[in-house]
Amino acid sequence: LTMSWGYASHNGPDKWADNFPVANGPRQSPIDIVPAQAVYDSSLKPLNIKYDPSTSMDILNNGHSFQVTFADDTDSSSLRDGPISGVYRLKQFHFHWGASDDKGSEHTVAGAKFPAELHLVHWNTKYPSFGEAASKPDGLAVVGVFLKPGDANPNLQKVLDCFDSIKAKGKQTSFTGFDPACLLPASLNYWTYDGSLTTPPLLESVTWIVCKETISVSPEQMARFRSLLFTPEGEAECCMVDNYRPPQPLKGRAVRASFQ
Ligand SMILES: NS(=O)(=O)c1ccc(NC(=S)OCCc2ccsc2)cc1
Ligand SMILES: [Zn+2]
Repeated sequence: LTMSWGYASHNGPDKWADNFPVANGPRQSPIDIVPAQAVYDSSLKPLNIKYDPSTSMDILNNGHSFQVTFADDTDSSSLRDGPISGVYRLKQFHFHWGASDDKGSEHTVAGAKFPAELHLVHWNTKYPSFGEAASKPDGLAVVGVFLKPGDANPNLQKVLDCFDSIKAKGKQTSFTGFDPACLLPASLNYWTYDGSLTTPPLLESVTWIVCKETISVSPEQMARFRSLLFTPEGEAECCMVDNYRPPQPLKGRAVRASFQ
């Protein structure tokens, strides 16, 4: 059996290049965003995000994170404008987080780490499917939002409340009527750059859109994230924590800001 990738020392980010050589490619993600070096681009449009709660379908522990999956057979939940052209459909959102509040985000801001990071994954409808889009340089757009320790986030709580049904790898339960727009910060000012998936297959097809403003998460809510398991039922339990890839070399890429 081929060894499956993960976040442990034997199969984690430092080993991914063995099976996925693009790990050392020219446009890998995440990166450290240095605000002072980001270039304000007045031609960048505001993000145009329209999500339809009726497209949310289910929530799954996939052994790397948990994800909420959306029906993407119509444009009813999609992303337009910002740095992209055309219509990108929402496929899923998921998170990355740490074992403690001093780490967990994938992108960092002038070296600062956040306890967690939300990713809303969209694919370009000029291609027939996510799978097709995932191999194209303009195929995907991921909106990233940092979670900052503070007050409990009531919108996040709706997601955390179903964790008892998806504790182990492979567990899934229906999750309908959820509007992920409620997880976005008030301001949609963003940084943007050309990057990749941050997990294998690490495809270099992502236009990254990272929000400057954070959303809040309480210590109790972070504890709920850390109660999930990497492992399936019946195996020795391994807490799902530190499921983040560290920042990768910028290799000359420009990071643009939608704000001054
Ligand atoms: N962390 S991330 O947002 O960069 C991110 C997003 C999606 C994925 N992968 C997904 S949704 O894979 C679905 C299966 C697939 C099909 C073609 S390539 C992968 C991996 C990482
Ligand atoms: Zn992610």
